[in-house]
Amino acid sequence: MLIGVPKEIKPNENRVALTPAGAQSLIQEGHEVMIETEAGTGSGFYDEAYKEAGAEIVSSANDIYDRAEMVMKVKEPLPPEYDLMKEDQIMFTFLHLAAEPELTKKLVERNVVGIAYETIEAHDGSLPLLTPMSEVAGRMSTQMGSRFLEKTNGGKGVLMGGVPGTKPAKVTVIGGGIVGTNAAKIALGMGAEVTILDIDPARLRYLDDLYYNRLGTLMSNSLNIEECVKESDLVIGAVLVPGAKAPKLVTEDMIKKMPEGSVVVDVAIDQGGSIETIDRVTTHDDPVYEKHGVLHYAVANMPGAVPRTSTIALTNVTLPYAIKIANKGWKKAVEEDEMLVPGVNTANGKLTYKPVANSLDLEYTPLDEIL
Ligand SMILES: NC(=O)C1=CN([C@@H]2O[C@H](COP(=O)(O)OP(=O)(O)OC[C@H]3O[C@@H](n4cnc5c(N)ncnc54)[C@H](O)[C@@H]3O)[C@@H](O)[C@H]2O)C=CC1
Ligand SMILES: CC(=O)C(=O)O
Ligand SMILES: [Mg+2]
Repeated sequence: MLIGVPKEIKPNENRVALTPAGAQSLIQEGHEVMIETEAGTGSGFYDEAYKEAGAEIVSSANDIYDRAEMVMKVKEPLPPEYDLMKEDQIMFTFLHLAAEPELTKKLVERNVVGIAYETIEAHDGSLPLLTPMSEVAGRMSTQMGSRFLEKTNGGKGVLMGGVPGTKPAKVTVIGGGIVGTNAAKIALGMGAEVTILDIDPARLRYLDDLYYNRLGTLMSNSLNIEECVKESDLVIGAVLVPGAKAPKLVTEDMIKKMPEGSVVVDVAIDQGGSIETIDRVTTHDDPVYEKHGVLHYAVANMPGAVPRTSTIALTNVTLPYAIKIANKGWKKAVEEDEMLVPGVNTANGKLTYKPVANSLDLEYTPLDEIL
């Protein structure tokens, strides 16, 4: 199969869909790989490295979309890319179609096979191609929180771990899934006093097993959230209700009770946000704003700030699926691997992923009707 990787065009997006090692693995399987020139530069992977791996460097995205049977990307296609996509071409990327009615229409109209990283799902409900990006965002959320707690960045001037004779920072993490666990891990490593809240007792039990005596665990309810938030230097929002908008768990009243210079980082912003006073998505260029004396961080593509790590972590999990799809063709790959079934969002001019059809109020066609 001929696989093409265009350069990402979203502002500040420096990730690329394949590392040179990933390209080489596909080539060793007997496939051809085309990379748009400088697609990997932002992640520290230069054209020369792809050439050495056996890939062809092409000068424009048009070449990629004209010729590739499968296009691999990081972010969803943007309007300038819509009309480049071809009939029966496979788009293998993050799609986030529930938030993208226009793109959904285009994929269907143009008979594109849209396979979304974020909806490939394991039997236990986990999302293995989303997980590493949640790990990155979770770890970064603590780094960002500690950065903005510094006085020169507008915060109250608290060191996460403190020093002997002083109190460490208090950190509250709401949601103990992938993002929350990684946020807590880094905060504990920095010496902060950390409490994590979740509605799932099994998850709290698991976290207690991991970090007994070092991590506070609490059932998530509004009373516990209020008590934690008003005493915290840093609050991290890390909840997910799959397929739905995030619940607003931290109210404006709670934010008003936080001391001046405290920081909130809402990682769940890509699902609408879990903090009531977050009224806008922020960007890596201008990541925080102040409300009621509290700094609010709400960047929706946090992994884009550490493209070197994120590109490698993403390729680690996407590559086995890319190889499977390239070796067998998408239909046979899906027939032989159930985890790929929910990954197929569009095919043969139909919308084949029910949660997206429901959220956009569009017609749904079960995938087995077109296989
Ligand atoms: N801003 C960014 O750049 C990024 C954002 N994310 C987002 O971060 C969010 C969390 O993702 P993951 O950790 O991977 O999800 P996950 O499914 O691993 O964890 C979510 C946790 O939230 C808990 N939860 C649900 N309702 C709750 C409530 N009312 N109170 C407390 N906990 C509750 C669940 O029990 C679960 O343990 C998602 O919205 C995801 O899309 C992920 C990666 C990057
Ligand atoms: C998950 C996602 O959309 C991202 O990593 O940008
Ligand atoms: Mg205040």
